[in-house]
Amino acid sequence: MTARIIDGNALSAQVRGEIAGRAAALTARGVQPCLAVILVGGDPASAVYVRNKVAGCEKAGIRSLRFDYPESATQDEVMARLAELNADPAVHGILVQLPLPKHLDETAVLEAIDIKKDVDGFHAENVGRLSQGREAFIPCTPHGVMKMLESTGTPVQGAEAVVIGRSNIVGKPMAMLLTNAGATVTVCHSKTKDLAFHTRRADILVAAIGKPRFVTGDMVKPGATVIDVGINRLQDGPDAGKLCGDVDFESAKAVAGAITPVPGGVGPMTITMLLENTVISAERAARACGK
Ligand SMILES: Nc1nc2c(c(=O)[nH]1)N[C@@H](CN(C=O)c1ccc(C(=O)N[C@@H](CCC(=O)O)C(=O)O)cc1)CN2
Repeated sequence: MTARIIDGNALSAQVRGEIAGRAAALTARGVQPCLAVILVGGDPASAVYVRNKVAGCEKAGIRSLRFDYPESATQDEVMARLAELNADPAVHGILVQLPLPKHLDETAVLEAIDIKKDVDGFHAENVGRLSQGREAFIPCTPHGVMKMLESTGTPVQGAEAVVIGRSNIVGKPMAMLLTNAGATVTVCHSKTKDLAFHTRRADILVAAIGKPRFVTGDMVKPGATVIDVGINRLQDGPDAGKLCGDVDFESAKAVAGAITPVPGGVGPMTITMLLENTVISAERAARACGK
């Protein structure tokens, strides 16, 4: 068997077309969706992601505001900017690119974002609402994964789903979304004993551990849908400098029913769902002011 490749770029292009239509309709009613992006420090990968977010906004007809701070930025400076953006009715979405420099209090920064503008869905109140299955901003990467599962027709209800990784950004919200959708979910992590025992039972396997090519074909159930959230740059060997995921694509592809590549899989969907969350926030704001 060789797996169907789930093309994140193609799905993104389709969904971004729909988002652009909704943004245009809002703009015609006098409410142009607007996303504010805060980047602190000089992490090269973060700079690429922020650039792609801003470019994605522009293409979709979403206004963007970008605030770059040096590595030495203080907590007070970032908090003051967030207060200003929270109070600005023309701003519908606010995000702080992660990771932040170590001297900043990430939790305090994320909690300072108005939950109505928290398009990353990282505020504790949005996390709590998601865990209760209530309306909430859904973190972009796991939301993108759910869209990818839907696009492939992968049945989620009643499926055995295994999530490897328990981060606040991906693993935990991913497990909540799959649970809310009716899957039986197992969350595995660095302390899990006999990881392969769990992964081999998974109809849906989501890898988000940050270890290059960690999940190999012998750990995959035949016919499973494998979603690779990892983005690792290989340091040495013949592929040095190349990007790869947490899944060993070649061996897993031979066993899985469907699989996401890296690059071109989940990554593009992360930015797409951010654009969608921004438009959702603007739609809510427009409704609230009768437009
Ligand atoms: N505030 C946030 N910070 C971070 C998030 C997030 O959702 N919100 N997620 C990640 C980084 N991230 C978005 O910010 C992100 C990662 C990867 C991609 C992507 O499109 N990857 C491409 C490859 C890009 C490359 O060449 O390096 C792919 O997989 O095809 C988009 C967004 C951590 N921080």
